[in-house]
Amino acid sequence: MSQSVESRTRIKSERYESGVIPYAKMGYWDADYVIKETDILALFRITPQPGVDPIEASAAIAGESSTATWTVVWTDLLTACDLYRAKAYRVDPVPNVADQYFAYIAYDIDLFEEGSIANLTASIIGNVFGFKAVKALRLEDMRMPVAYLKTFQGPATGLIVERERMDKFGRPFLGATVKPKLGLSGKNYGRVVYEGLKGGLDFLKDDENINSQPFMRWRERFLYSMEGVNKASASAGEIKGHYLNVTAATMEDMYERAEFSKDVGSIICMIDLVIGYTAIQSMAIWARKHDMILHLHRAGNSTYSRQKNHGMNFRVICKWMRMAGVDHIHAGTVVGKLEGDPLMIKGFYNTLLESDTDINLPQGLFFAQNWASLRKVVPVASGGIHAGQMHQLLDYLGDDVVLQFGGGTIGHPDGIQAGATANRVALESMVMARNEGRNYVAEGPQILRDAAKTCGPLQTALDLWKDISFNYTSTDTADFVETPTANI
Ligand SMILES: O=C(COP(=O)(O)O)[C@H](O)[C@H](O)COP(=O)(O)O
Ligand SMILES: [Mg+2]
Repeated sequence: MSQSVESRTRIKSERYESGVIPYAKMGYWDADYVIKETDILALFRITPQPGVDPIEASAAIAGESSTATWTVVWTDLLTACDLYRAKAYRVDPVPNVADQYFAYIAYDIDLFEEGSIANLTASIIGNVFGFKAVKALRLEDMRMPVAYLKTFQGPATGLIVERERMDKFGRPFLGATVKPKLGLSGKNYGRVVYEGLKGGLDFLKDDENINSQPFMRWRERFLYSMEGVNKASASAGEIKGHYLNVTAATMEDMYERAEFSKDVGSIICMIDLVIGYTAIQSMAIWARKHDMILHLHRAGNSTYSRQKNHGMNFRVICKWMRMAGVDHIHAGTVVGKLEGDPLMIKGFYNTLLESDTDINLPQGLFFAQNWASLRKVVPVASGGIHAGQMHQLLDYLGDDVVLQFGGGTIGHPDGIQAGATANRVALESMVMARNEGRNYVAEGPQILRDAAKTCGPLQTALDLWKDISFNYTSTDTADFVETPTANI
């Protein structure tokens, strides 16, 4: 006997009333939520539409980035939905800005597939950034639990092993990007590589947009670059390298190029961020398997990381890239031509290099993070830097960095070798002054002038670039001047 629709019974509670009910009421807001050690945490900067309650906006973000849709679905009852719902548990107004809020959201670890950045990002930055209820949204930071980190390989080589392989310690690595970025033939390209390395650099590198264009196919570049590397290494008695960019249209092409780079004796190859998270993870696994160092150029990142109210902070990319397994990543210079506030950059560097970081709000680190023994990624400082800034670079960025001067090497009036020598001498004299206990930041310009007395190329570099700097207001700056001592 069939029942009439009216007399059927079903589980009834306020939550399962059909229709549209607020996300906060659906269980995506829980002010009393107790964070589990295994939870993945995210901090979003939310700019709600006028009239939208910030708590509801935060709950909506939690909902849409985990299990919810816009209406109640009874099929929730077939799942462990109380566990799987992400919980917004805290909302704070952003200091000194009207209508922006920091929303903290916790996600159960079982919402994510092990070892997959693609799966993590499909939730965390999947649909939510297009939500009509928020005017703008920015992912500021994440806390990855140790249990989850253990499912990622991490850097293929890591800073410590890279230093051992290179046999270079106690100073930043020195590099340069071949310029012009596009147009050189293989033969001339190889000459630039040779000259730079011969002049004293550790690395030359391909630029982000050199792949396999009509004027120089990738094999020609690889062969001539390695000729330059081998000749310069043999004459210097030092290990040197050139980052061969294996970025290509397909994974098959990238593997082919990477294999060839290894076959011709390169110790390092390179990819661009634009190849995507899955391709990056594949290349990192390849690099570990073949004992190659893997350099990542963050090409494209500023399309989503630069504006303060929308997109995602670069520190989140740093976290994902450490998990994905690259060995190098461009992370800012402070003093150069591209975006970079000193405190923000310190936060990026610490994220890449430390085993454990505490909350540090002036550096934009909203969560304490234990890195579960994932190796250290070497930050790369590149973009509009020159020898005259060496004291500032050493002060802001420390030893564990690759300093890369493209224009600041190749643009030297006496030639590429002279440009490289100027940088090597500037660096070594600054490191020596620091190690002798001198106030090298204050005395920096004098230290460089003194070194230039016995190094013509450095004198020329100082005369040419003088105190060129790029003083523009940063778009991405900290909201806090200090970390409150109260529990956060
Ligand atoms: O080609 C260069 C630098 O050339 P140059 O040294 O001549 O300025 C790099 O692509 C940028 O540094 C990338 O920027 P970022 O490192 O910020 O991602
Ligand atoms: Mg470039």
